[in-house]
Amino acid sequence: MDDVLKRPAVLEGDSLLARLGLTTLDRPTLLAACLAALVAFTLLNAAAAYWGSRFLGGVGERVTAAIRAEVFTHLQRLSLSFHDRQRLGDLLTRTTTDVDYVQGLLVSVLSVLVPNALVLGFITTICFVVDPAFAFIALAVAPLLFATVVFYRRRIKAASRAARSMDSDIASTVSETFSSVRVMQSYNTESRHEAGFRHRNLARMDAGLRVVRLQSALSPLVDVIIAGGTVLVLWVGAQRVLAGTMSLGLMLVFLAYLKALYDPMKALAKLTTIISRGQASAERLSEILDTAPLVVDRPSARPAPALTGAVELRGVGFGYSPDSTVLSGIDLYAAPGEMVAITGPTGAGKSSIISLIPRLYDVTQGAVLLDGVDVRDLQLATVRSQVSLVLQDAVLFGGTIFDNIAYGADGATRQQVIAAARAAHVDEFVRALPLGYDTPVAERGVSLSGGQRQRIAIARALVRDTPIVILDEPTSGLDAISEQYVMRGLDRLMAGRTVFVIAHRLATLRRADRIYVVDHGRIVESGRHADLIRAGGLYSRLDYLQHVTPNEARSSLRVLPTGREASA
Ligand SMILES: Nc1ncnc2c1ncn2[C@@H]1O[C@H](COP(=O)(O)OP(=O)(O)OP(=O)(O)O)[C@@H](O)[C@H]1O
Repeated sequence: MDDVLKRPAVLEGDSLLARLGLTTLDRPTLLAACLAALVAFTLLNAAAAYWGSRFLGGVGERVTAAIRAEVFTHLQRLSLSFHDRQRLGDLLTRTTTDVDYVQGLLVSVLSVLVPNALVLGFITTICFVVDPAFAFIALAVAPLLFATVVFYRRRIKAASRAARSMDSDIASTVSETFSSVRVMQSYNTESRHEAGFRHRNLARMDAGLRVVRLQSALSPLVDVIIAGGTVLVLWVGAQRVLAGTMSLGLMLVFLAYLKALYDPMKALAKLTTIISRGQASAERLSEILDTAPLVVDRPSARPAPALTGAVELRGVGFGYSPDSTVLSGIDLYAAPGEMVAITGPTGAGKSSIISLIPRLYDVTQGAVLLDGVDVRDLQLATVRSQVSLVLQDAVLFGGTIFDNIAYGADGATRQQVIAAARAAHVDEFVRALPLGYDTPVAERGVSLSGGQRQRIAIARALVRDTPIVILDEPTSGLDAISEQYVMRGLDRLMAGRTVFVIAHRLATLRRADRIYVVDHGRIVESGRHADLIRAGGLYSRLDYLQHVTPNEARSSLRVLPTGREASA
């Protein structure tokens, strides 16, 4: 300004141009050089901005994909005891939107915070070099700005966390409602679900509004504080120009620097919302990543050999939480190839017992032994690959019928899958479908009947060809004809394997090599059907319930030692 525009030119000895050795240039050349430099810097800046944004955006996407994969993988590894306490919607929001917010945080840290912090440092240095006193005045607002940002950051983070947890609540409500849409519609309870949803939705809106209020207050507040700084600089600058202690050019340049100084400050202060929200989400993700799986391989665990199928529970105690006892003193044995039935009143602990065999949970006392070796001394994956589970309600996944049968057996050939399907009586109904085994199954298998789903589940277990098979009331929800088919499939599945079956049906119990009767988390009787009937204990009373009318059954419930409804 001073060197080009001021008349007469004042090319002072210590001016920037003098230091650069440019004092010999005439004014038009100097002007042209300055403008050329301006254009060159703008182009350089544009190129840097383009590559910077491409690079940082790419880094953001890659890091986010890595975080999402890490969270998903970790969630899969977490033990059932963790998942028992979780709501699906919460896990959904954490793996999707929370990861997105962390991406927002990362990208803004890289693309806004880092460059602006650098610019800020650079301009501050220049200001101090040009005029230290003036620089101090310009930075006078910085502490106030800092205090404001700190004040709001804490509040926005807390509010964002609350909003995120309500997002989880909403997602859980949606997933629970629509996974039970049949029950809801048939019980005509839509309005109840709607009211619950509306309540949560409003709570989420309130939490969101709180974030908006804080965010809305912060931005203008930052502008006002910064305007205060500008006023201060103008005031002092004008006084100094009038007093002749500062050139007008220097003051104008200082005002330009001031903009360059305040713009990054503004950008950083306004980043508070994105950073606070991202931090809240990052904390939610680290809660998952910091949770260690409870059921893990011991360092000394060795791969399980091919098991013969001898299973023993020796003095087993178990609870789902440290302060609960669900099973105690369980002693149970199955020789290779034996069929062992577990029966007893509802809530007695039958499902808990069988879940200990593939080590879905760890015992709290005693041990589960496979072929005489503590299951905790064997590598988890090698144990689970030798145990197949067929549950009461078959779970199917999105994919074709073929995929669903081959689900647990990596590398199963088409012939193996079809052979298993034949044995499990899946082939009969699959052949009638236009696409056969390539028929897509809707999510959770809703397009198939209960019996068909169960037969697919049996075929899935057959393909795995494991020495140990666990059946949790596999025919309980089926009609007589479906049950016949499923039973025939089960016969194939059980042949030559060690089978644990939770059963209440006489037909199954009669066939068992041994029946364990569980009550209140203890084994109260064991033996063959005929022996147990003869013994006249709980089993005989449970069995009796299967032959009486509902009224008689109801009155007999009162004489059950458990005092609870018998699952029969
Ligand atoms: N995941 C879990 N977390 C906490 N407690 C559980 C869990 N699963 C079962 N329980 C509790 O453990 C006890 C035994 O349950 P379990 O499911 O083993 O009984 P069950 O005999 O299989 O019952 P049912 O015949 O009704 O299926 C019950 O009191 C039950 O409330």
